[in-house]
Amino acid sequence: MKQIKDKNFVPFIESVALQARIKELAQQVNKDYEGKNPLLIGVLNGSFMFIGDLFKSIDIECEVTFIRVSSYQNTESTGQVKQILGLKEDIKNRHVIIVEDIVDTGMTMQEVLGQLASQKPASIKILTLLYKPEALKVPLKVDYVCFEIEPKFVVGYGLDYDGFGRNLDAIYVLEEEK
Ligand SMILES: O=P(O)(O)OC[C@H]1O[C@H](OP(=O)(O)OP(=O)(O)O)[C@H](O)[C@@H]1O
Ligand SMILES: Nc1nc2[nH]cnc2c(=O)[nH]1
Repeated sequence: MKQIKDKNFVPFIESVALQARIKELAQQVNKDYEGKNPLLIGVLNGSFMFIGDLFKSIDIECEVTFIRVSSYQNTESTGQVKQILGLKEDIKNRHVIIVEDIVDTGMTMQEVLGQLASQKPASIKILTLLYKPEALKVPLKVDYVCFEIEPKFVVGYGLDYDGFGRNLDAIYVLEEEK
């Protein structure tokens, strides 16, 4: 069990399982994007650890960059999705893969997808570590998913509770909700 601030979290997805599934997904990207020089766009902060491991297992020609957009405080959505910050690359005619740690309500991805699509990339897909299909509040196609999970609050491996817990090497879930 891990205590983070006022809450207790219990093991949910262990590190070995995470790493094995990430390698599988990387193989899929290698296959689907061979010769296409995709641009992986990681959404900070949560995706930093995931994209690091994913990127190491992608062995085709590819590039990586990061954007920032924040919509969450505490354990529930504030409903405010901000602007994309930090994208310096020209994505016109590029094959773009947006890399997220989690798709929950889908509002962040809907916003990011819309803003990036308006820059006319050759293709644009969403790749996420975790996906809560039952929590989705907007229509969204999530193209690559490592793990579909129930709509419970999780931390670790980049995901935080109020800023903490990102450094855990596995995914933990709120104890009360297990
Ligand atoms: O599908 P949604 O309901 O929009 O939620 C998903 C978003 O919430 C988290 O980001 P957060 O705003 O917590 O920022 P962080 O990555 O810096 O922790 C996560 O990294 C996603 O970007
Ligand atoms: N840490 C964390 N951030 C989220 N953002 C959207 N859903 C979640 C979640 O379950 N955990």
